[in-house]
Amino acid sequence: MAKRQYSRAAPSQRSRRADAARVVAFRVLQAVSEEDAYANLVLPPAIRRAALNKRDAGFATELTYGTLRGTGTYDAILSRCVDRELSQLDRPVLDALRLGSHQLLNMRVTTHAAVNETVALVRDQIGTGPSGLTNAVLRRVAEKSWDEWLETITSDTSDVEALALRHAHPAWVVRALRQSLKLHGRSDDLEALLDADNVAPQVHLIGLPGVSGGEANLAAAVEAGAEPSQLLDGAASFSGGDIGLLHGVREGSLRVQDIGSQWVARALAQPAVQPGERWLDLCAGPGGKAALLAALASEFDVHLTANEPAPHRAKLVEQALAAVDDTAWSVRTGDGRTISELGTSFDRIMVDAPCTGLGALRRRPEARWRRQPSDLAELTALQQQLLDAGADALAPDGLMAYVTCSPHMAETVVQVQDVLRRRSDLHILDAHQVMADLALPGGAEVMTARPTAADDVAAKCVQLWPHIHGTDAMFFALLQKEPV
Ligand SMILES: C[S@@+](CC[C@H](N)C(=O)[O-])C[C@H]1O[C@@H](n2cnc3c(N)ncnc32)[C@H](O)[C@@H]1O
Repeated sequence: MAKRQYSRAAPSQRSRRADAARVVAFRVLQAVSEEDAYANLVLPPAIRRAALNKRDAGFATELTYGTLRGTGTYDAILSRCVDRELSQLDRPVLDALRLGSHQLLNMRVTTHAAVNETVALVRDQIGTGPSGLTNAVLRRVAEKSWDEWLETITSDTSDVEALALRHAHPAWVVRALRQSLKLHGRSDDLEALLDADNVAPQVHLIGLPGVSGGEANLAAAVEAGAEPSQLLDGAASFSGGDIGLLHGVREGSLRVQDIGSQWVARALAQPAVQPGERWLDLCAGPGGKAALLAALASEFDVHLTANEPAPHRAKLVEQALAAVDDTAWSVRTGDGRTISELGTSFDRIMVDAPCTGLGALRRRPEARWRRQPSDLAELTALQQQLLDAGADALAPDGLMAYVTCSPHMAETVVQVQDVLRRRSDLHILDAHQVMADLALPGGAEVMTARPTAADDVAAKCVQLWPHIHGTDAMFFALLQKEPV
């Protein structure tokens, strides 16, 4: 709808300045809703520009991420407190109401402060016009506690919709997660997974193997408080503050990378590597897995081609690989579906395909509301084409990893079942075994002590979960080409 013009507040009404942390959160919400921005990219510079101290930065972060995560549930509550459709409200006003609701219902902010500060924010950032409405609506929101509101809004919904509202996920995502958990023998885990999606992930580190400073910088990070991983060698979790201050992060020998991501990249590079092999990362941008693969390629004396179609992301791949000896890798900027143009066959191929990202909801608080089930048709078609292009480029006996940062069945097990049906030249290996073989004892145990999957193909695929492994919900299947 057309934007309404509000008069800026009269001087007497503007005497109370909006609180700086709330202004930062509000502006980030605006960027997300009006410019499709990613909160995790725009929030840190917004905090720096506003020169917030550590406490206010933490407050702004919780305000922003909590409000974005809870959007669907806050809207269900607000729709009972506003006398018109929420879609008829101006976006900035709706964003401010969500921000106020989050403070009222899920933060340790008094009712008085939550209402008054939000009204001051609206006056300061939008104008006096909607401040009365903001005040009236937030007072209605404040009439019930979070639990009471959940009772109210779930009283006449289905079980799935009730879970969706309680855990702030869209219902279609809850259904997809439930289906995938069931397939992997974890039907009882749904609420634990939904809860885990609402907690900020720990930062995971990797010291690039064989790269000058990689191991030493990881050891120094551990000295500085990072926790060595119980799952995987060369990895640690860090919750001690500014990552950029750790030695090695700037030059790239120490990198931030989810342990799930590290694990699947190492698993492709694990079984019996021969010097002189050719490796391919078909969908490499921005280069997280490619950096590890390139480091391993350099150690094993093999060559990695990192392919990425988006030129700006191909640049990011080059930057990510810069710490590794550049005779071990090269970057191709092109569509993965045309990889056969190179006329080369590859011994190991990583197909880390574009996907819905439903496995990384912890990282991108707004993503769950932005994604639509209709996105699946285009993504699954592309995943299928990339798998076929990878299979065509695979050398006899070669290994192909199919990875997604999504546990959605249509993007994972179904893709693997379909490619195995389409192609008689591929068979599937037991990915759990491969991941267990390279893991630390803790990792080997979680790989071997898995529940029984509902299907033969699913049983051989690894599905990682935030609530179990502390990683993104990454999917990994390992396919091998028949010998000639
Ligand atoms: C899930 S991300 C890969 C993440 C990456 N492997 C990492 O670890 O940092 C998928 C990538 O595939 C790229 N992509 C999109 N369409 C593609 C295509 N037709 N061929 C190859 N890659 C494609 C996207 O630009 C994106 O960079």
